[in-house]
Amino acid sequence: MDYPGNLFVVSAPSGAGKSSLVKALMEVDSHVQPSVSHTTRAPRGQERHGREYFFASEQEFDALVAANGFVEWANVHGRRYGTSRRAIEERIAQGGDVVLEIDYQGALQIKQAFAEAVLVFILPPSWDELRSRLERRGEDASDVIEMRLANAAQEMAQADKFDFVIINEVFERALFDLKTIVHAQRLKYIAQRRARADTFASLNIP
Ligand SMILES: Nc1nc2c(ncn2[C@@H]2O[C@H](COP(=O)(O)OP(=O)(O)O)[C@@H](O)[C@H]2O)c(=O)[nH]1
Ligand SMILES: Nc1ncnc2c1ncn2[C@@H]1O[C@H](COP(=O)(O)OP(=O)(O)O)[C@@H](O)[C@H]1O
Repeated sequence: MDYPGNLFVVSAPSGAGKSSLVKALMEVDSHVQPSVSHTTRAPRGQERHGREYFFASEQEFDALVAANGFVEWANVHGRRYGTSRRAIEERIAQGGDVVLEIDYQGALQIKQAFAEAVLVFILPPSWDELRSRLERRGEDASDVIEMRLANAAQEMAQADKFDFVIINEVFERALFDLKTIVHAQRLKYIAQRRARADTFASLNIP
């Protein structure tokens, strides 16, 4: 289906900086809204139910899967995460833009459901920097950090399936790249609509 709004998907290994980049994008671009996912993982210190995530029990998550409530869901780092179908379809049907911060498995499912979705993968500048960002963030226990680093290699191997790759070394530079991708997609969409309108006009349909 052809929606008037744009759908952007941002994926990255844990600690590469996707949440920081998406948050900064939304501060300067009020037309893009996030989708709040459901997860079975426990909340971190400052996280609030309904803001970063809807925190769900295994049973609540099962019920949403059974009700076809997710447009995609996946197991990530031993927990389940899913994107609500209704929330994103309503917004892009109304012409709004939505950004999803989800893992590569979810991103590839989204591309199947929404062929026009723009997939962006964020890479850290190095392994050492990825580790030190996870440690500096100070939100995860050391065994959780080790598991996330162990999963990072497999996740990064998926980057070539994405439309764009951004290396998040200097934050402002990476943010500029992300803003440019969003802007270019909007221009592309406008150009496509105009081309379609011109085609219809040239057919001289009364
Ligand atoms: N497939 C899928 N992945 C998600 C969703 N929400 C979050 N994730 C991914 O789950 C992973 C873990 O997220 P989180 O626990 O918040 O840790 P963080 O990436 O270190 O901030 C990340 O790769 C997220 O992008 C979702 O709705 N669907
Ligand atoms: N370009 C950058 N340079 C240095 N630190 C960064 C950069 N981008 C993000 N960070 C920091 O790295 C940590 C992980 O970033 P975060 O956005 O939480 O990553 P993710 O959402 O991908 O797990 C945070 O403490 C964040 O402030």
